[in-house]
Amino acid sequence: MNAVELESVVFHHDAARMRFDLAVAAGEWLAVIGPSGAGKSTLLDLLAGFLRPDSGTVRLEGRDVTRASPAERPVSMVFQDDNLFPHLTAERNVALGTSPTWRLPAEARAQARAALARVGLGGMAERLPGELSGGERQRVALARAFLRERPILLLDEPFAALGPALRAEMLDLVAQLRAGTASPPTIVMVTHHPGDAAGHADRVAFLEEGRVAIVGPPREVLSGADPRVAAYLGKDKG
Ligand SMILES: Nc1ncnc2c1ncn2[C@@H]1O[C@H](COP(=O)(O)OP(=O)(O)OP(=O)(O)O)[C@@H](O)[C@H]1O
Repeated sequence: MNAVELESVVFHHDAARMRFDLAVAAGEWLAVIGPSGAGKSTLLDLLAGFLRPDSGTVRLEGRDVTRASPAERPVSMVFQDDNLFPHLTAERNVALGTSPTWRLPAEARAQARAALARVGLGGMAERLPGELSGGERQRVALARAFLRERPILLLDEPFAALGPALRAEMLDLVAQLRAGTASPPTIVMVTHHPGDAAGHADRVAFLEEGRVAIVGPPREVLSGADPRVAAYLGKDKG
């Protein structure tokens, strides 16, 4: 079964008209790359349910979710920023993924603390997001996303604000969290860094002008054999 399917999904933002066809197998890690304005974030928003297509079908885990709200979809998400509630501690931010209540049950607290320990933030449960570095905040967001155990994880440039070494570390962390899960989530990850895609993704989708132009193994797609990808890579994308 494909975990993610977009079938003839048409959407337009004013003049920008997009049409997506894409299938991602269960447990696969797909990286989505392409020039600015190609439709990468729009694709993720269609999967998350923040946008509804004009026509076509979105299926997640085999279920037609084209008209389903974000809350009804089997996804968790990590964005570039604004993932955390600034007035809640790291522990509460993580626990919100599973226990959206003010009085946290002891079990939920313990789970949140264990999830924070898994991302290397064992001693920081009581900190507010403003008291954490950018990388640490994204670790909290990852801890929450993985604790939710949703089958699909959507990553929209979650580490774009970090330097190359930290980005590599964070991608390794995602891989490690994924490997430590009983059924690894399907990942759809938008990135501006083809190198990130090469390191961890099973396949790469190259988007251009609102379409999935090419999908294939990272080595093949990123080889630049296709002139459209070569032109994109030539623009000094690290
Ligand atoms: N809210 C909006 N209103 C009008 N047009 C929009 C809106 N959001 C996006 N667009 C347009 O839709 C197209 C796709 O945008 P999208 O943000 O999906 O691209 P992207 O590949 O994620 O770009 P980037 O790499 O710059 O983040 C672009 O032409 C963009 O200008």
